[in-house]
Amino acid sequence: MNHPARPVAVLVGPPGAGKTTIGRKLARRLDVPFRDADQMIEEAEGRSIPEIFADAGEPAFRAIEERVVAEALETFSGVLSLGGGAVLSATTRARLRGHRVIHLTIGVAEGVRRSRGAGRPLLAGGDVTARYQALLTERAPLYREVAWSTVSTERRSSGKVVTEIVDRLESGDPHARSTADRS
Ligand SMILES: Nc1ncnc2c1ncn2[C@@H]1O[C@H](COP(=O)(O)OP(=O)(O)O)[C@@H](O)[C@H]1O
Ligand SMILES: O=C(O)C1=C[C@@H](OP(=O)(O)O)[C@@H](O)[C@H](O)C1
Ligand SMILES: [Mg+2]
Repeated sequence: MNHPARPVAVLVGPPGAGKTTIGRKLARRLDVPFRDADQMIEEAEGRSIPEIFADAGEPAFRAIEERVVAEALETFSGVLSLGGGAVLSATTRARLRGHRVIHLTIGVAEGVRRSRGAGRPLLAGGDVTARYQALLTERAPLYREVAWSTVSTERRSSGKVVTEIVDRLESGDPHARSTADRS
């Protein structure tokens, strides 16, 4: 029987949780392709995420994001990492139902630290910690709504996080604890 293409896993979570980094390593470990929705958006638009925010504004970015994520969910067989705000769309949340959605979590201080640098227009300038906290408060229920499994990345190497995700995907148990962590 022919099964339609669908991602092996979809990574969601706030900026700096490690979606891009861990997604790439997870794909390598599973020997499947990796795509990052932000990168797909940049390729489709021919400009960077900060440029899209500056030129077209956040609502236009979200519309492009919704379209790109929908297409990836239907056509891509591999590990797919989303941008931190993709779950703001109720349409995207509905499309994520039934997928192996991995919610990566991180605390505020470490999330802010990891999100520093260029490329995240929503967090550029001002009181970044307050903005990051507000973003988490708004989005935490949305990440929880779509999550099949939730994995902490706080004070854990990306290798350990990847092992835990692989154990959960392979066992089909969203709460399985990685043997690497049992000591
Ligand atoms: N488990 C981890 N421990 C320490 N640093 C990490 C971890 N995962 C990711 N990072 C670092 O955090 C930063 C942001 O990671 P990234 O994958 O871009 O996050 P996201 O895509 O969720 O915004 C990068 O510099 C990355 O190297
Ligand atoms: O949280 C957000 O709204 C955003 C997160 C970014 O992706 P990362 O979560 O990979 O940083 C990127 O999609 C864009 O800057 C908006
Ligand atoms: Mg990313």
